Amino acid sequence: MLELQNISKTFFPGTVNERRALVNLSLRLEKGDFVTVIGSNGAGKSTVLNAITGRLKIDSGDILIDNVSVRRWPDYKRARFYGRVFQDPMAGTAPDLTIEQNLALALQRGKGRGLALGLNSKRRAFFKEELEALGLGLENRLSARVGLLSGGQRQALSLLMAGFTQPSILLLDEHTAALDPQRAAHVTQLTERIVGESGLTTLMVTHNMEQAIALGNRLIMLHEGQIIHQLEAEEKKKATVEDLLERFANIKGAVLSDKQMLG
Ligand SMILES: Nc1ncnc2c1ncn2[C@@H]1O[C@H](COP(=O)(O)OP(=O)(O)OP(=O)(O)O)[C@@H](O)[C@H]1O
Repeated sequence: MLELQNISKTFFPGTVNERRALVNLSLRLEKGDFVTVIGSNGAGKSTVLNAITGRLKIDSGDILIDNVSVRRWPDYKRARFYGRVFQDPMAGTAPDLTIEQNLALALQRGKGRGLALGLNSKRRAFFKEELEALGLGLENRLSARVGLLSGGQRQALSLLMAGFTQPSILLLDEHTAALDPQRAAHVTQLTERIVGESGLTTLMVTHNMEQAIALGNRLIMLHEGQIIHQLEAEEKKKATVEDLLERFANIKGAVLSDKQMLG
């Protein structure tokens, strides 16, 4: 469960560069909710994710994970509650470590143990099984350096790692945006499967409206740091890319990227 209670964040307050990135934003995700987040450039999407992880301190409001307020917790203390997959395939994995070392690290995450403790035959068998399910042949490359993998393979691995520890909340930060259409489609499918199988509570930022409609059970649209439109289960099922584009067209000052315009 994740709850954002009236969170606000202003950059450079009181200066000519003042920018209100989040304005009294409230959102509650029940266990198993999968919420897709869309919004124009500068709407506050990344700021929301950074506020949840503690990378950014909010000015006011509160953030609860599993009913515990984490607002005053430093980012390292929050790390065991969430998994995050970034847009940049290079960001979520360690390129100089092997596939199995990366997986072992993910498994140890938040437990304060060393890498050496992470590998034994039982674990290797588990890793192989998990990798096999990705359908990319990575189960035969356990000792390959992750830096040698393609962007799509790394994103699939990041996703697997993020879901490994059954985090209270999974944060997906435009995680398919840097991939070519075919790989993006594969990682989108994997997302659906991994989230679905584990029933992970998920918040996914995307610029792709088709993906925002296809995945998840709820959708929110952000603009100028506020939620300006929400679609719940049944409404979301009926929504179309055209509906969303029309909403954007009616927002004064909303700037959509080419990717968003193309769906
Ligand atoms: N570290 C920062 N310092 C100053 N201003 C910032 C900072 N981070 C974000 N902002 C501003 O806060 C607002 C929200 O930014 P944010 O990155 O959350 O938007 P976004 O919805 O993720 O946009 P995009 O789709 O372009 O990535 C923007 O006006 C942005 O310029």
